Amino acid sequence: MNLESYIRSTPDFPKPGIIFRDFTPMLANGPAFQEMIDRLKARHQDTPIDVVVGIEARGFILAAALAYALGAGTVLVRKEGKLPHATHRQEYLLEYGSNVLEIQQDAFQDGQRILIIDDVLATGGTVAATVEIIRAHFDVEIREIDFLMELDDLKGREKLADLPVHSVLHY
Ligand SMILES: O=P(O)(O)OC[C@H]1O[C@H](OP(=O)(O)OP(=O)(O)O)[C@H](O)[C@@H]1O
Ligand SMILES: Nc1ncnc2[nH]cnc12
Repeated sequence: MNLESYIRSTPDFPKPGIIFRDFTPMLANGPAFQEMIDRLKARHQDTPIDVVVGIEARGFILAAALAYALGAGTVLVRKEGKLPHATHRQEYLLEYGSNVLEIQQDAFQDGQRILIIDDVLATGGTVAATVEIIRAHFDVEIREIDFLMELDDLKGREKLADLPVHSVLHY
């Protein structure tokens, strides 16, 4: 299946100069969504994953589906002010702005093997902040970071130099 045909590219959204890579057509198509999750699942068949970490908001969709497929748990990394109970916070820069991420202080148990997932790797600011907040506060093993789409020209993976990174599609 050509998964790329289910990505819609919209120029000048949400700001002039940005080509927005939108995976909602893939989500709306059952076989395409299933194929995407199955391809990601296949990467982790032989390497046990305890928790899949999803980054708000689009990453949640992928994290929940993949975690279910792997029999793993899901942890949410959210934008500021959305998570109840005690949290850790981390500021970061976006391709089109800046923001704050939070994670709950009891999100993981020591030694858990985790996978981080998001829909798009652009500048890498969001995922680098996610790695930073996790490494600063938790004793877990980051097994891999997966993306549906990677915007190669922005070189976001250079911010993740010491970690295994995999993207299903490249632009
Ligand atoms: O690599 P970066 O330059 O950091 O950009 C990638 C991030 O940007 C988008 O999220 P956005 O903040 O737009 O939030 P959303 O998922 O809530 O729409 C995307 O889903 C990634 O999380
Ligand atoms: N070009 C882009 N398309 C979709 N999501 C993004 N997040 C950051 N850059 C993006």
